[in-house]
Amino acid sequence: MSLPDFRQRRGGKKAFQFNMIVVGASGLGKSTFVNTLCGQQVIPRRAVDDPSQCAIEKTIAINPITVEIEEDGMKMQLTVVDTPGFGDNIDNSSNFAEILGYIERQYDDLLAEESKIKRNPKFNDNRIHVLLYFIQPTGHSLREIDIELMKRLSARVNIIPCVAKADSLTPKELADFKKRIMEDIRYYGIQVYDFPFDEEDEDEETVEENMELRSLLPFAVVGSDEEINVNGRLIRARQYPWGVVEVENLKHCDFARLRYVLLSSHLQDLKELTHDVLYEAYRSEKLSKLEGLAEKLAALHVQDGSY
Ligand SMILES: Nc1nc2c(ncn2[C@@H]2O[C@H](COP(=O)(O)OP(=O)(O)OP(=O)(O)O)[C@@H](O)[C@H]2O)c(=O)[nH]1
Repeated sequence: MSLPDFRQRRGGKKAFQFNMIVVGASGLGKSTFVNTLCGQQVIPRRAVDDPSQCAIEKTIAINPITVEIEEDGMKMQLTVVDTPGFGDNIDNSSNFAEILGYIERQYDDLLAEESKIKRNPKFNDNRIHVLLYFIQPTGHSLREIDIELMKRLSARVNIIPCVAKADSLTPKELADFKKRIMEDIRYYGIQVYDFPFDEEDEDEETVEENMELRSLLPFAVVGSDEEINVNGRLIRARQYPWGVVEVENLKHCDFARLRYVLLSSHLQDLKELTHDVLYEAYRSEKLSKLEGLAEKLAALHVQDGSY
């Protein structure tokens, strides 16, 4: 279901909300991507030009930003959580824990809200609907750190893998790199969002669209903060001495397809999977743990005769 269909069904009362997080090594263009996606400078540029700062260990600063954007003529509230600086430290375990902790905290908040006798009608559901995982355009294969992090996160969030700065690879290198990444993803059993569909229930068009999107994984992303004049038209692009890489040109990268997936075609599916599968699994894990604890406590009380 597309965004307008969905808005129509909801009566278009509340601004539609979508929450995403961008994760990946420092300098891969995450902030630039977010600015490109929102069509405005929502994340300011970080000053990293001082070489003396390079050796200083940076802690990850999780940074949620909410913007109102218009998609298909509809206003929507988009929250993007940027994770600047990830991968700068030799030991990334605290960074991993922080990202996972952030995602789980949003589940905990909703769980706490749901258990209240009187619920807050203004409660903000900040659960993350999709995580864009930025992969360094090495042209080789997935790094250990990517495998480990995606594996740990995939039980909690829909992951869409992306090749960052895709303009640094030739078309052949990019195609081979994409193939190797997907082989690694399958080999290591990493669950990514792969445009699931039920061939029996879906119409032919939906099946075809999902198969095509699946074949694009991981999405090749190019971002730019600049608009360049190309044949009299101002377009978001990156200017090089040999030519221009157009962000929205499907021959140059998959940005436009990814944008459509996130803000229109698959937004509802990502939200439903988050609620029905990922949150539900988290909720039952958490509640069974609490139940187990309560049973143990009760057994202890029986033993010492206090019951
Ligand atoms: N070639 C190329 N460069 C890019 C692209 N996107 C961003 N850059 C450049 O890469 C540098 C880092 O971009 P950022 O957006 O700050 O990267 P980041 O991942 O947010 O970095 P951290 O905040 O350190 O995590 C900037 O100089 C950008 O202009 C891209 O698609 N292709």
